[in-house]
Amino acid sequence: MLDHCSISHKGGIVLWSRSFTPDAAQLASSSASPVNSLIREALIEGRTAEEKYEKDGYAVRWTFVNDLELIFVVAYQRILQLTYVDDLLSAIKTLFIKYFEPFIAAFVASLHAINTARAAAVQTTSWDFSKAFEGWDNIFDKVLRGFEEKAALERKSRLRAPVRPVEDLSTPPSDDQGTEPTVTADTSQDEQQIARNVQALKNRLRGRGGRRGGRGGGRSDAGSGRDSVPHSDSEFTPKRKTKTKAQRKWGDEVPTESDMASLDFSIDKPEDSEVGSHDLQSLVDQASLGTRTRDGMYEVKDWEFSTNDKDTDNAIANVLRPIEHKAASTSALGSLFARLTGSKVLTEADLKPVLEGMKQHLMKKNVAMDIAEKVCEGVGETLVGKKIGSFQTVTAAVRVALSNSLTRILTPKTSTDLLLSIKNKRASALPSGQQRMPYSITFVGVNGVGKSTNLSKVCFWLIQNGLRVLIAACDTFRSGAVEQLRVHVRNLGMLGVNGAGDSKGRVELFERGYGKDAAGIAKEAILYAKDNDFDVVLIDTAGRMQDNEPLMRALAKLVAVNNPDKIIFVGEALVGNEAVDQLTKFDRALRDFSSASGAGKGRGIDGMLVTKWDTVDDKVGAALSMTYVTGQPIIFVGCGQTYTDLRQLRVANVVGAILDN
Ligand SMILES: Nc1nc2c(ncn2[C@@H]2O[C@H](COP(=O)(O)OP(=O)(O)OP(=O)(O)O)[C@@H](O)[C@H]2O)c(=O)[nH]1
Repeated sequence: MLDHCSISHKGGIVLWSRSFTPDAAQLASSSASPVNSLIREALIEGRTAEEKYEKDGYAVRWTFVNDLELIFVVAYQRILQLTYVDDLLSAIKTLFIKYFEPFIAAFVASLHAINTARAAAVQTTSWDFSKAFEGWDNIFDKVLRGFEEKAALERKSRLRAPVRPVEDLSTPPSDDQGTEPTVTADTSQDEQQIARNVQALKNRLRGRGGRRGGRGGGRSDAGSGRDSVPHSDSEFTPKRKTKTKAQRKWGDEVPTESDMASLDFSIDKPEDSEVGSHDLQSLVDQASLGTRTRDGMYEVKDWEFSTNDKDTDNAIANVLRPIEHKAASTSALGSLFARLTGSKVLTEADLKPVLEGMKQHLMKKNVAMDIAEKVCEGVGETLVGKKIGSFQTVTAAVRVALSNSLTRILTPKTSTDLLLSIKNKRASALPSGQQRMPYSITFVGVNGVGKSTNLSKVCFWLIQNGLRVLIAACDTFRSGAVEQLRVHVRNLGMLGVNGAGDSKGRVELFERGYGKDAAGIAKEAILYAKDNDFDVVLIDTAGRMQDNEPLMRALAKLVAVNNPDKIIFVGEALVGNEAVDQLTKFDRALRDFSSASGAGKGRGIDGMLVTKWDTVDDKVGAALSMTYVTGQPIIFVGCGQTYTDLRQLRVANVVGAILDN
């Protein structure tokens, strides 16, 4: 039996919780609660690498939904050894997101948008969780009951089952034989299916290679969808569309029989067990495939901003017009005079309300508050004292200045052409007999932002450009991290270059297991790559919080020892103010600690890869915040969960999206 279950925002706000025993209820509200201890010790202080924790006779398990910044936690008495807890967590996570995603997304967005100091007030005053999650108690009960009943049945049948001799354990029990296919038959069928999938994919890749040249291309049915359900870290699985999902209303509509039947986890459903089946074709989104240039290079697509009203000038005017109108009406005589005299000099008073509206607009687009303020201040400074023509409005003048300012901030100051940098390094002359050094790229960032996934997308792109890539598994901390990369390397090896042949010799994993020194593994990997003529080494590092000094020092050591050619910070597009904090602290810690380690001048972040871009629509302000604080370019954005879901940013497209209403 469970003692406690809760769903919280990662900032600590509890959205829903339930205690099942009076003791647990009392404990949950006290500071000695295992849940509170968990959050304090395991999550904030980062003491455990796994998603489980034990304290005071309680076991606590949890799982995250990073996109929505949620954490699902269950606590139970350790002695009970509940076998269904992981499945239960996974089920309630899936269902909670399914039914309440729009509400949670709005809630999280508002937390980001609101001044931190006021967030606490919002928590208690503006959000009525009990109303928002009406019906959830019912669903939860049903799911929990289902798991408990299933576990009880399994227990009973285990007790009834005759004990088989040890030598029989490798074969299924006799009552299974004859009706169920044997393990061997299953495996060979899987292999045949995978082989068919690979072949079909190669054919499609090949066909597409011949037709390439244009950017557009209709989305094929197979690749058209994305899924909102959180994905397991170890499977790179197909996606379906999320955007049009409407929030389920439980207030006036109770769950139907079929709703409840679908929540009954005590019955095994064949379709559930098939969800994780591996379909290689779905690892590459046909509509997202890059284009081949005439000299055979494979380019990732540009991210394109689509809106019904593509005229961004009009769009920003729509945002600002009401504010300007209000300002103008207070000094109607003055502006009339200005019109009559044919010109007007802009004053701070003219600009103030327009700039305030602009700041709010930028924050709505997920630009961090400080950055929005600074950008607006800068725009104001360029305009105060400037004359505007008789027919130009303050809004129009601000619009032009803002657009120029955003373009200036977003325009890369250093090259973003990775392929050229790799080529240059690999082409440099060496004394005969010496092996060339590979080009090395280190991916850093906080936990769960998508480092491994997007590293694999970059790997796919490099392989498609004919390069040999070694992936160094330097996350020696999170359990499953190495296996996750193994799956990616296996997939990438099967996908082939431009549909012709497989990529086996083109990608390899360099792994040394867990608990070892990441800096040393990276070093060994680079030497291995050098000896075996790999062009590029992609170094995956463990996620870490920006304030965790020991872990930041370890990362700086990896940088100092290996001096990678590029250090790419991987950050989520979803985070507003948080992105700035993460990036500033990673950059500073790397500079400070890598120079302190005696290996010469400190190295900072060289560029950013912004992930989960597909989840923010036009709220692309994180790109602005990140370039503003580092002055470094966004090298790629990750926009989904297939290997082709990588895009490059055109400055004009980002400016357009930010200005769009
Ligand atoms: N929608 C979307 N999801 C993504 C994207 N990139 C990664 N993800 C998902 O984000 C989750 C975390 O990705 P990982 O690659 O495991 O993240 P990580 O940073 O390596 O995680 P740690 O090793 O725990 O630090 C997975 O479910 C990915 O499928 C993206 O561009 N869009």
